[in-house]
Amino acid sequence: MRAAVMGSGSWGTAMAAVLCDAGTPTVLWARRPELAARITDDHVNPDYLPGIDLPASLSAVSSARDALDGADLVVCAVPSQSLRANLAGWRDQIGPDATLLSLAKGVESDTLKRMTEVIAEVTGAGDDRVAVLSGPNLAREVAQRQPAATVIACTDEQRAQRVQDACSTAYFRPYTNIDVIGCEIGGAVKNVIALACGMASGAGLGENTLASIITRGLAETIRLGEALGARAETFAGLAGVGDLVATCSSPLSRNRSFGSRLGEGRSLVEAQEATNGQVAEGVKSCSSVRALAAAHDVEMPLTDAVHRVCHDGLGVRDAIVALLSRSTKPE
Ligand SMILES: NC(=O)C1=CN([C@@H]2O[C@H](COP(=O)(O)OP(=O)(O)OC[C@H]3O[C@@H](n4cnc5c(N)ncnc54)[C@H](O)[C@@H]3O)[C@@H](O)[C@H]2O)C=CC1
Ligand SMILES: O=C(CO)COP(=O)(O)O
Repeated sequence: MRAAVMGSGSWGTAMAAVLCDAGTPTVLWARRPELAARITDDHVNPDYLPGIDLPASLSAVSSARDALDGADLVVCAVPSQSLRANLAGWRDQIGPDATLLSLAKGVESDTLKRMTEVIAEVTGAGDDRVAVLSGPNLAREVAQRQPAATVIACTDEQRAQRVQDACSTAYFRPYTNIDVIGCEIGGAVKNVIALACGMASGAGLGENTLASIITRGLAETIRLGEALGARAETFAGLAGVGDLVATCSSPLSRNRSFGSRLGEGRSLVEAQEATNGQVAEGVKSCSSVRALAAAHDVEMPLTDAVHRVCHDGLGVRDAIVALLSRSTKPE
């Protein structure tokens, strides 16, 4: 199998390194020629993974056509809200039986579609060719070759197994699953819950509050997932609670850090400026997840609170008061 990883932010670069370490010939696509040159010539990505040595076998190009030429596995590693526009430019160069693997964790703003739905719609690929990879995978730790597991979900289990083979290494252990919806909803909603954890932590609150947010965040994630046709068991796995715990607990998480800045009292603009060009997907997905939940009559109070803090000017302290003054109910 030959892989093209389309997007050289932190996760695209880290996954390209995993594929190389797994023995899969891999080309990384970077928008900027100067970044492609640094990756190919010096085996570093100083913008997104500073201080990390990339495999010598990894090369990068700035022409999408060159990257996609002959690729059996096309890894979509650009942020969620830009995936549709990027794919429209790539679609004619993607082979008729290539597997399309989504790394993005978000829900599209205007359409409320999951990333595999966007991929299938734009490329015309059947569901059996479209997969998602999701799990507790903070890019920097994976790029440092720290042990981690993940899930590759595809309705075609054999195709998921081929992707699993292409990215299994001594430190990276992918499991397969056929629950694409559950894996994607787990990945998208945990970013929103990580924002909530960051807000609480930035406001000086402790571990009881964080554990309560994580647990109730999981409950609302499962409610939405099941309403969309996901299996509840998926949320007990790596793409559910695994990713939720990693992201909500780690200072490496961009979503948690973003929320923490808001909790400290900084404005949305100030929090955005501090990201150094990195994406905190939950800031946009809190609104699309909230709208998706409303469309399916699912209650998601934490997601609603995060949306109101990010986009309606609600203060973090007021959001906490509003959450705790909701009517009591059984767990
Ligand atoms: N970084 C991580 O630890 C993980 C990230 N993800 C997901 O991977 C996806 C990609 O994020 P990262 O690699 O982390 O990105 P990043 O935040 O490290 O960097 C952003 C990347 O997106 C590119 N970009 C921005 N706008 C673009 C556009 N319109 N078209 C093409 N490229 C554009 C930038 O050039 C840069 O390469 C996100 O959905 C994220 O949630 C998933 C698992 C782990
Ligand atoms: O998805 C991630 C870890 O699995 C990365 O989370 P952040 O985007 O919040 O850094």
